Amino acid sequence: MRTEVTPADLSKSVMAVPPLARSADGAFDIAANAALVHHLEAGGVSTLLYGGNALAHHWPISQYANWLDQLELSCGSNTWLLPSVGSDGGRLVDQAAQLKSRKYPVALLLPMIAPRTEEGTMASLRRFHAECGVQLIVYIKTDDYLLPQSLGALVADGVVFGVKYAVPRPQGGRDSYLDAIIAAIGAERIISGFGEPPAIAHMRDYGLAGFTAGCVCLAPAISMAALAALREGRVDQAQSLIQPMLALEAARNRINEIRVLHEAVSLAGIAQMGPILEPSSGLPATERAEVETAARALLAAEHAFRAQSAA
Ligand SMILES: N[C@@H](CC=O)C(=O)O
Repeated sequence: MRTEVTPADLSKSVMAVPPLARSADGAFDIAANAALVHHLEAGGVSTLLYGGNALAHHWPISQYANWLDQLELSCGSNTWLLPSVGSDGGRLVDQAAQLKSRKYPVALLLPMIAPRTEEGTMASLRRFHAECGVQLIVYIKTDDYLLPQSLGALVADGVVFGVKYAVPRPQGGRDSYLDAIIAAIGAERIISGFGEPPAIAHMRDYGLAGFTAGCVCLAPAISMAALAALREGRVDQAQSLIQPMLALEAARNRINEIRVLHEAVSLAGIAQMGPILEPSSGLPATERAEVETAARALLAAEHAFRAQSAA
């Protein structure tokens, strides 16, 4: 696992957001998590974020550090592994104590929804960083979540590393909140935060550094090629590359993006993810059939893409 990173690393790989595999009894499944990590690394992905798709909000604090340590053992030495922290202030305090003796350079701050103030949030993030030395990527999913000038101050002080930006907007208009954050911290510290399709406009129109995604877990080589195309301004090629993802993305958008991804990785045969963490729950059989078709088609497209790239 990499222990030193710079903002330039945000654009070097898609930031994959994998589900977490557990065995039938709920224990961390070492082999299945490793199989998914190896599938991602074989497709060229070198940044892994255990966040929303792993339901990191619900990881027991008693298991938190142990599960991260096991994931670290599955990763190659060149892989940047990011844990998530929060989303409430109490978890931040407990996780700082657990991360203090470990070597993660950066963690994702899950969106805070519990009662808070701007001033109190800044104090809490500063305290977290002072306690464990880990920088934060702030996950912004709602408008005006933190003031751009607050983010600017936290970046200047080394507390915040960057932003994962995922505020949904109608197509066509300009996003003034995103523009203000770019003015405060620079586009090179911001990644698009909700999958491959929205990343196209975020990278083309705002110059964001890269993106996080879930479908990359099935099709890492395709997703990495889309990132490379976007970085080089080949937007039409990126659009065309992600076509095989759209059926699975549609199922994710219609049913639930986290639950569908969790089952899709199993149903495609990449690795058995086992029971999803409560209080989430698995898909009914009726929905599983649609997800299986889309997942298998996407994995087949990934294999065809890798074969074609190697030829
Ligand atoms: N939610 C997005 C990106 C992850 O953060 C996805 O799963 O595609």
